[in-house]
Amino acid sequence: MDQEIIETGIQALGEAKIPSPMLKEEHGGIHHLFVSDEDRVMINIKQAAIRAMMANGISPPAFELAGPRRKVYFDASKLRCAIVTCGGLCPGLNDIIRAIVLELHYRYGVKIIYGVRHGLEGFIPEFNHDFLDLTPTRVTTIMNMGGSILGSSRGAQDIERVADCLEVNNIGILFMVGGDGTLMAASKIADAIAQRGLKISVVGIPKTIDNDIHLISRSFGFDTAVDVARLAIQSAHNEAIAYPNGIGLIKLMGRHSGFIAATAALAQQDANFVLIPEVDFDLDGPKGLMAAIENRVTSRGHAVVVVAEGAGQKFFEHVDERRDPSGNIRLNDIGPFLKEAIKAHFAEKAIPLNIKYIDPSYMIRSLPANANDSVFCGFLGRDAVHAGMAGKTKLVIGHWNNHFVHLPMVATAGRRKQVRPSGKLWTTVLESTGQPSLKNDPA
Ligand SMILES: Nc1ncnc2c1ncn2[C@@H]1O[C@H](COP(=O)(O)OP(=O)(O)O)[C@@H](O)[C@H]1O
Ligand SMILES: O=P(O)(O)OC[C@H]1O[C@](O)(COP(=O)(O)O)[C@@H](O)[C@@H]1O
Repeated sequence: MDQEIIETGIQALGEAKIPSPMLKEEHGGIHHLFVSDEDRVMINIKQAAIRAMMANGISPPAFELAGPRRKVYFDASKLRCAIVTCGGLCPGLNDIIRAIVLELHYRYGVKIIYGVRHGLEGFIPEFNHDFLDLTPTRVTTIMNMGGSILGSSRGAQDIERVADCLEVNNIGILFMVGGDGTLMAASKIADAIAQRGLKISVVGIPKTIDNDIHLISRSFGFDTAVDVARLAIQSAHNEAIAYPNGIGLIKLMGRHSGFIAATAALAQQDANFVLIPEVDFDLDGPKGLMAAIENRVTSRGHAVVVVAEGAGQKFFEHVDERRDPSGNIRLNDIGPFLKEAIKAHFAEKAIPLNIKYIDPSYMIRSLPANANDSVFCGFLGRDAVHAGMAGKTKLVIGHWNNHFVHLPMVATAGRRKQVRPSGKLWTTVLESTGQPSLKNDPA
């Protein structure tokens, strides 16, 4: 059986600006995946748009449901698989590794599974990160640990050398767990493999603690992050109310999207000010943040301020153009900046102040997953195995409209979701940042 290649592009359909369906026919030289009507999951678009499409004989957009397939492409007795985790840590990485290993081993009988250590570095011999043999015994308790047992890394690696490594080690399925950058790399690896005519499946599992991957309605680790961020808000509030003119200031992760800050503030409604990258604000002037905080503290005796790391970057005189090894912009640290600005404002007005600053960012992302995320990761890992064993490639397992689905890798990478401040949080979807490039293309 020929390996099926999933490919599609983004195209505007009607008003809805949504991804094209995975077409049944050959189109533009690309072989599209056959999707039966029963396997389709409608995506959330206006009913009117659906009706208009159907009236014009166009199938509404749909994604293929994830899950086991009737035909298994690979011979499990000869198959070697590899798993890699890249980018920032996120609660649930170990649950996913565990689910992949156990599903491959017990459900399909795959006995050779390699853990690639420290992200893409693990494919490059000079780094000397030997593969880890992933057996059921090795992974059985890892869900109790935070981080990733495989480690991670940032930084560009030569895609052809990654493909060399896969070829030399006779890998049949590569599972890549990572964010936007990893999915870009995964897509390039899949292309390099296709150019060499190799039959290697590349299956992505989207990771972002910020919950901002395009077309992914929920990403693993986010629920845990919100749980713990909520505790930080609780503590900040307790500190703030304990002292006269108390302010609790909490910085949370959220480079370009403020979902963690916004959701935690909804969960723990002690936050009086929530600053996220999506909403511009000023410090000074009658409508500025300082006047608002002063008003709140003098009238109510305390205030709680939550700030996402990407908020208020305009306040830094010298915009930091430095980038991390993966090409992500290094943000200026808004937390201590705000703390000092608030202190200076209250000092100038000779108003007494007790400010406590809490930054739980790295503590949150390196924790084990909570119960909800563990369940979620189990599904992601098992569905990734089903997709890989069916010979599917260049796809990611996503969660959309309450279903686990297959999404083309190219559709998810390169754009991101943001909070729509004027809308309800959970109906807010698919807002691109409008920035042409959020990161350098290291390749
Ligand atoms: N455009 C790209 N092409 C190839 N590799 C990339 C690209 N962007 C990022 N990568 C690689 O993917 C890995 C993870 O990327 P990074 O941005 O650090 O984390 P994340 O995947 O969480 O976004 C890094 O090794 C990085 O070099
Ligand atoms: O200090 P690091 O490792 O560069 O990570 C900081 C970044 O990592 C994150 O937690 C996740 O980033 P990625 O999705 O790029 O891995 C961001 O919220 C944060 O800005």
